[in-house]
Amino acid sequence: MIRVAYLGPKGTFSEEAAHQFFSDQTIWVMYESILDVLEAVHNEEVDKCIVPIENSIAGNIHTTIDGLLMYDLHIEADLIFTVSLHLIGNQDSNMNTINTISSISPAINQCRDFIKKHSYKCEYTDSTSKAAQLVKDSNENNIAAIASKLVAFEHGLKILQSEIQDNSVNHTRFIVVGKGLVESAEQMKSMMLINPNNENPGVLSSILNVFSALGINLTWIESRPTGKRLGTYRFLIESEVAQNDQRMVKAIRILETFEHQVHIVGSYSTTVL
Ligand SMILES: O=C(O)C(=O)C[C@]1(C(=O)O)C=C[C@@H](O)C=C1
Repeated sequence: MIRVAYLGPKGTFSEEAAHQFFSDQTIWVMYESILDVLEAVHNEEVDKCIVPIENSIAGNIHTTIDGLLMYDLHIEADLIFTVSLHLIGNQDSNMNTINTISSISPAINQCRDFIKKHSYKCEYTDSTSKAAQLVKDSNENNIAAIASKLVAFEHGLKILQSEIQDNSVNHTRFIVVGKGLVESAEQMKSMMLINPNNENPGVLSSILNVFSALGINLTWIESRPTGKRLGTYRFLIESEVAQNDQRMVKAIRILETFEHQVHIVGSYSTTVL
């Protein structure tokens, strides 16, 4: 049986995604922060983990991206999960008693319009379910969590307002992460980490030109600071072409000829849950 880590406590969206993606024959291990989840794979406490990487409203989840790079881990799959966020309070609360909301930062960022409209004060937690637990433990009627319907039900909390995200269409992309690079025949995409060899004008455009010249469609790009000097970056680039595709092999060879460092962070295909 494989051991899979995800963000806890019980009732997170990560848990829902994990349970839908993996079979019942899995040993589940929960950790209290996204970074702890990734570290568990690095430390071999588990075989794989599942973590959110981007959301259609709030954008990229930098904790995940930085953890992925910090621990030199690899993406084995990605999955698209529909997220519905609700305002959840204690039984004696209502829309007039709430002045403070609590949740993990990506969930708060998905509900900016709603929060602004009500001038709520925000308190940050490490997960949506942790926020629901805090609301329950507080026993107060002025604080509500932004979390799932499932967690409201599990904690006996009340849904004060449903579907509070800024857009009714709301998707979070999760990645399945393991320690080593997995190669399989079904791979359709790949993620690369590129460290440019210089900071000359146009360096990113010259890297991107290699992909366009070879007809490789890119699906996602993120720049992260090198941490050494302001204004210096490394690029995470995802393409619609697998790592072992001849076009990709050629692209990497060309980039390395120009002394850019290319590291494959994963080769995988997408599942829509
Ligand atoms: O806190 C949770 O429930 C999570 O699984 C984390 C997370 C995230 O960080 O994006 C996952 C999906 C949703 O976008 C909101 C929260």
